[in-house]
Amino acid sequence: MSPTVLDLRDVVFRRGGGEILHGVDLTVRAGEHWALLGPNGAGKSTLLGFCGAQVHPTSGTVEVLGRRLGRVDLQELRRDIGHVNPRHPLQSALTVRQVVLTGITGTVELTMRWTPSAEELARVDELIAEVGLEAHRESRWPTLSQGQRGRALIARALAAQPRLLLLDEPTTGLDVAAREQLLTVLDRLAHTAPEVASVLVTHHLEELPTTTSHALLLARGSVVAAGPVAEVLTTAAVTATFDHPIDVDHDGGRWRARALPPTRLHSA
Ligand SMILES: Nc1ncnc2c1ncn2[C@@H]1O[C@H](COP(=O)(O)OP(=O)(O)OP(=O)(O)O)[C@@H](O)[C@H]1O
Repeated sequence: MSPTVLDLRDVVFRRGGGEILHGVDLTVRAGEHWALLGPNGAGKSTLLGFCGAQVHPTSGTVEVLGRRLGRVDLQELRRDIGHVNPRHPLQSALTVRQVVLTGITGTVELTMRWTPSAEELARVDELIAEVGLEAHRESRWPTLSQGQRGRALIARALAAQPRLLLLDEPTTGLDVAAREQLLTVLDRLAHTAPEVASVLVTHHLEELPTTTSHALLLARGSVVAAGPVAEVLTTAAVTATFDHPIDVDHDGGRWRARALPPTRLHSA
């Protein structure tokens, strides 16, 4: 069996007088590609924060890459985790190549007095080609489209050769063509970096890469279903998660959700 990359047991998280997660279990192994799905406010981003060693649980245990939160230096752990955040807070007009290089230093801006090795530069250029941005290697961040930025951020997240890749709604704000290009990049990754595990947060089943192997449905801080994607993404489970009748289809590796008027669900 593949090594465990993430292991959350009975994770409870309280903030601001309320309980946000009510005892969540999640085990992710190398090479698995998980989707976290659920309505607004379900707790997806909070859960992703544990996967990324950003926060400690109120109770329960979180092991990331074999190391238990609370017993290790979080900063050190984060170096092995690639994080794709479409709201990347970059302030300066770096080139695509420079942005991808910041993945190696784990910073948002360029690091002073740091020169990449020839090997690092070659790896960065290879990643840029992998995400289809070869022609834009010297293009500056403000001139890039949202879709190009998304792909650059995937290359950046991979630059430090992580074992775990976290993607927080990576297709937000993309038009249909840019979304499809980004999903193709993620699908290819499953083949070019087969040992890397990933966890992707989304509200939309249509935004799942075909290589998604597992899914966790979260509603109001509790797990509705978790496991192999075809067992989890059923009409009944998705309907319960979103508290609305939703018909789920799977065709050619892609998922589709269609909201139904309440009376039509039973005849669908
Ligand atoms: N630090 C905090 N203090 C108080 N409440 C918080 C905190 N962080 C999150 N919450 C609340 O916890 C709930 C879950 O938030 P979270 O952002 O994890 O949900 P989500 O599923 O990612 O939502 P969305 O799909 O809207 O992004 C929300 O009701 C949110 O307001």
